[in-house]
Amino acid sequence: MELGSAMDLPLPLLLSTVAVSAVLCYVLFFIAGKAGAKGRAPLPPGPRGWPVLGNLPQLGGKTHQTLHEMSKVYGPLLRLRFGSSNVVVAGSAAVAEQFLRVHDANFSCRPPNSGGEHMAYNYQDVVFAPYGPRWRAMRKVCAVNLFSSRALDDLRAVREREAALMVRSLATSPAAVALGKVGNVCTTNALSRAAVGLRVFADGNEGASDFKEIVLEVMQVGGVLNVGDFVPALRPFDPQGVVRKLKKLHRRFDDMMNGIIAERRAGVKPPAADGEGKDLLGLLLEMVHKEQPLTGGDEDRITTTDVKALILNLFVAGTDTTSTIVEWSLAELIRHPEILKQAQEELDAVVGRDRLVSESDLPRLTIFNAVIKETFRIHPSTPLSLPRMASQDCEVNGYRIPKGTELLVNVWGIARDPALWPDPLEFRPARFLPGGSHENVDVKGADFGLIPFGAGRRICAGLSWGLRMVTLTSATLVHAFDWELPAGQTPDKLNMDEAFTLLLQRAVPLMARPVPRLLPSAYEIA
Ligand code: HEM
Repeated sequence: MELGSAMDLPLPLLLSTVAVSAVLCYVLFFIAGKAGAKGRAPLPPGPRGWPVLGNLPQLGGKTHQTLHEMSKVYGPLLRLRFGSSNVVVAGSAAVAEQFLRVHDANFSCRPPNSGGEHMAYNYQDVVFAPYGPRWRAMRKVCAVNLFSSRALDDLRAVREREAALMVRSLATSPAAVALGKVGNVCTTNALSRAAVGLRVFADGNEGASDFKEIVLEVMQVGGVLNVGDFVPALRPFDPQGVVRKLKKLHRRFDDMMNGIIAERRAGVKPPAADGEGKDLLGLLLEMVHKEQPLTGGDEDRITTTDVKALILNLFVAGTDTTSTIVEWSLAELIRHPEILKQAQEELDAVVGRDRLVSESDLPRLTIFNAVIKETFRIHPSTPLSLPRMASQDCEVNGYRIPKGTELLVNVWGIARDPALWPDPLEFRPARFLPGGSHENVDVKGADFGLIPFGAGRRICAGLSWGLRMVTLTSATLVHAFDWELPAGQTPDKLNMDEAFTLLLQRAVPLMARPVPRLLPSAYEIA
């Protein structure tokens, strides 16, 4: 989770303090490289890096774009060096498939980093856990209680209610609203309601707002590429203060969770308990209480720390990833009024104008589902997915990939490959419609040209929730309202620049005024 944006480094200072190790490392790398090359497959090609820091200073603020440009020069399997770490970048669907299907088992661990160590309970969560029985068991706990079809259906009322509350709050808005924020309130509240029985953004819920602040800060710190993770000599100095911030954040999160758990154990009901079934935290604490084994062995029971690590994952991995797509989809539709009109006509035909969209409508929204796929293609929330690591030496496409090499998959670049996507920069949902060029292509990890949720064993654990939430929230906004841009802005000139931290967000938040378009009774929510 440490992949990110601009390196905020006092380079001259760093370079002078490590000058001696620089020379040493360079010589050692050179000798090792020469010795290793004899009789073995070559390493993949890539640009020459700096001594010690390797290619880190070349990444720039929008790493996904830089890597895409580098892939055009060096090919779809690109090698870089981040400090002392070997890194390979998959820049085409075919190469991504090699790593995430053919060699997936070998690339099913994540590289160690300070986020996993200091924030995620020393890799005890799902995102960072080493590939193995514990990771599998933790994923199963999430799947059974939150992401299976049955669990998803059980929690359908929670998501629909948040979408309805969003509509109600917008229906009387006289001014333009920040659509990213609106989508974020809806998606975060739905997830937090399901996970811990709290609506993070509810009025008078001071305790819960801590959650949101922590998630935001984790995203910010996670978006800083921590040089200490790649240059061991600098680790003790924590030159960017990343470890210090992570430790502080971790303490805040842990204290907050301890408080919530203590209340639960004392029999206090969660604030949002409303007869819609137990939240995930309640179910997990029951498992801890019953001393339920995690991996089958008696000695390995699910602990309170596992529970906290899991909840942390859901918030960090599942909130902003979802709402950024909602914001991008609305921006694309506002920019393309003719597609917006088709989508609204379809919504009117399927849903009518006297009620809001429900999840049972979603499978019948052919055009709208195509809009969402096209948004995931052009604006994937995690443009470089999450990093993986080679557990063993292997060979891919005739190149040697040494054990410990970090893998980045340029999901953003792959979905812009003109060989795969005609007019790749055009927002054209029709390519996914029946009879279109990509009619049968999906986002669920089988089509390597479009993998916004990743693929293989470590594919996004919350895919089913994320996809439903994105589609429901965006469809509800498009069905319930027309959207007017603030004075002076026109759809064709809408700023679509990207900002990259850990996620691919809009550089300029989307502002638009909601104009109700349904019968008045549709906005009256019980
Ligand atoms: C639009 C929404 C989302 C997108 C685009 C997204 C994307 C991703 C990606 C690219 C990965 C890495 C996959 C890989 O390594 O191949 C990932 C992992 C993960 N995601 Fe998501 N995600 C989304 C929503 C969610 C939600 C809603 C949750 C949970 C509530 C979630 C939980 C996770 C977890 C736990 C992992 C780690 C899986 C593992 O390492 O085994 N995500 N996600």
